[in-house]
Amino acid sequence: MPFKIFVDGQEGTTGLRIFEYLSERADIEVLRIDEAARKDPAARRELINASDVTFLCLPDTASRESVGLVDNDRTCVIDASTAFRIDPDWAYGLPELARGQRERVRDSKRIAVPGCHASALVLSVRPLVDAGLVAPEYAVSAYSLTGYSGGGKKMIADYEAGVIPALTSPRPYALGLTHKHLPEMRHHGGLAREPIFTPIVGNFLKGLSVTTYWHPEQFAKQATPADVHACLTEHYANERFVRVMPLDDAANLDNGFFDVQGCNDTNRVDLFVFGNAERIVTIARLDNLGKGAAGAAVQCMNLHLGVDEATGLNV
Ligand SMILES: NC(=O)C1=CN([C@@H]2O[C@H](COP(=O)(O)OP(=O)(O)OC[C@H]3O[C@@H](n4cnc5c(N)ncnc54)[C@H](OP(=O)(O)O)[C@@H]3O)[C@@H](O)[C@H]2O)C=CC1
Ligand SMILES: CC(=O)N[C@@H](CCC(=O)OP(=O)(O)O)C(=O)O
Repeated sequence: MPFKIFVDGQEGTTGLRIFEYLSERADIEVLRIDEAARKDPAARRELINASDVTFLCLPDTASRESVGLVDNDRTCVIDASTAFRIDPDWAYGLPELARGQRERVRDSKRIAVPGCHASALVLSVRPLVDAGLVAPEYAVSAYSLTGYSGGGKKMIADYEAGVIPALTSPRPYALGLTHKHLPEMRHHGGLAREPIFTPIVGNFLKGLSVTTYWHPEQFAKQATPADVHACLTEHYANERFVRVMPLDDAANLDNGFFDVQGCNDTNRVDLFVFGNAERIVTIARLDNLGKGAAGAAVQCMNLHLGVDEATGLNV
């Protein structure tokens, strides 16, 4: 018997991508909602409760509404929105995060898929905090370069219309320094305070990298770029979806330039460490629609259903 899966928000950017992943799988039966009824709570309630797993690919308010429609204790809900990412009753859908996280995701019926920027930052920071190299009080600063698909249907339409001149160059945003991913960055990064974080959206569809700045003299214990690199390498040694690249990986640069799109169409995160005795940066690269959203959601579903975590995903 195939697993029954419902995608609430099937017409959106994340929903469509999840649909693509699932439609090629023989072990999955996708429950489809009638186009005209896709925002109707009664129709959604029926399909949510008929499913083994429901993905919510909706704005936060609609996600909360959908969770309220679950009236059985069998359906697992995997939510792509920001609504539940630091809720203690939900598992944060990043199995690679820390010891025990994979089991938490596997065993939970409520899984919150991390934000794309947050996945990249948290995967860069958390092992350093857990290893005691960075104190929780460390003042983390980071920026993200992201493709425009992260902004959903409206932003995609604006960029692809090609009529707004300002969209041809990179645009920093969230300059109120209260980006919606800060709470999960703090909470799951193991940090005492929220980072200073400024994303920049560029004129390309997908691909994301978060660069985090480190001052070695502010570490909890003395450490070089090689120590940071060794810490990340050890933490992710058995992870299929996280690659720690060679220290100061010039071979992966094009004449010194970094490729933000290098993980596109995969569910992979590539982690880089560059630096010297005075200054270090880590860079985490992913596909914001892959490991940053739909790929991560499918990985969590696989884990929860007890099938191979990488089923249907490109490493
Ligand atoms: N894009 C990305 O890279 C990522 C997005 N996310 C999160 O995933 C969620 C979806 O984002 P994204 O796919 O980008 O957004 P989109 O705007 O592309 O899609 C959202 C979809 O939800 C539908 N919708 C809105 N309200 C309701 C409702 N009440 N009932 C049913 N459907 C509804 C919309 O309908 P309509 O088509 O009529 O507008 C649209 O199809 C958001 O919470 C976002 O934060 C998470 C990680 C990354
Ligand atoms: C370019 C762009 O606007 N990106 C979105 C992030 C998309 C994402 O992963 O975050 P959510 O899952 O929290 O929506 C932003 O920075 O708000």
